[in-house]
Amino acid sequence: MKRDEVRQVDQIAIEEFGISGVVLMENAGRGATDWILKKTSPETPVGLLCGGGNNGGDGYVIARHLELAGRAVRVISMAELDVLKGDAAANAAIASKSGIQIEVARSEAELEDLIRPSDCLVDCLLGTGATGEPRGLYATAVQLANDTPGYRVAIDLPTGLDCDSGEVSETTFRADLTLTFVAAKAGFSNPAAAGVIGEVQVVGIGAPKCLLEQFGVF
Ligand SMILES: NC(=O)C1=CN([C@@H]2O[C@H](COP(=O)(O)OP(=O)(O)OC[C@H]3O[C@@H](n4cnc5c(N)ncnc54)[C@H](OP(=O)(O)O)[C@@H]3O)[C@@H](O)[C@H]2O)[C@@H](O)CC1
Ligand SMILES: [K+]
Repeated sequence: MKRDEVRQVDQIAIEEFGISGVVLMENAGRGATDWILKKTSPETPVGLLCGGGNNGGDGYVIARHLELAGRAVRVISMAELDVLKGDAAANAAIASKSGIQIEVARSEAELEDLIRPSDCLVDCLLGTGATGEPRGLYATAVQLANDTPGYRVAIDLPTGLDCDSGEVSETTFRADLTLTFVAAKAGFSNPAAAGVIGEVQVVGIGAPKCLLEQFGVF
């Protein structure tokens, strides 16, 4: 599925069917959590790298559900929480009020301290809203994450991978597992993507069957 199509599914589900974005994000994050729990041992602490958009918003949902399942979690955010918008802001606020550990990385040195000691890292940096190669701290976060020996999970798609073409930029998160929403992204079938997507599992977000059929998903 192409970037514009999957974004249309979200938009139509929200605007025409009246499913609120925060519900779709909850379904996305909860479904992704189930896979993370399935694929990692119960003792594994999880670090969530959260960007400033809705891909980051998924991370705050995942952090909450992992904590409920008994996991040690911490969020490493690329953005101050007060600049987040919409559904991402709502879920970051819930996580913050819940006492989930959230650390904002403001420099490369801070990122290095925060990312190094991680057994499992989840890439919620950039999703279908990414434009071009990861920039600034996002690029540093990807590089540091790729240098850690832990298990790496990408949410929706690995940061740095072009959703439509499957072109891999120089700085691309190398996932062991990609949990992608609604349907596999078009770019995943490019052989170049094989080295960064790892195992792919599709996670539903609760968009209605008749809507998915319009996009050839069902
Ligand atoms: N309800 C829904 O819609 C649902 C959405 N869902 C989730 O939302 C995701 C899409 O979210 P999204 O549209 O907010 O975009 P997203 O990928 O988070 O990035 C935007 C941010 O990144 C930044 N930025 C961009 N490029 C950059 C770069 N190269 N390097 C660095 N920064 C860059 C840009 O900042 P700017 O540059 O504009 O200041 C902006 O802050 C989707 O993949 C899925 O995971 C699910 O929960 C299901 C329900
Ligand atoms: K991602």
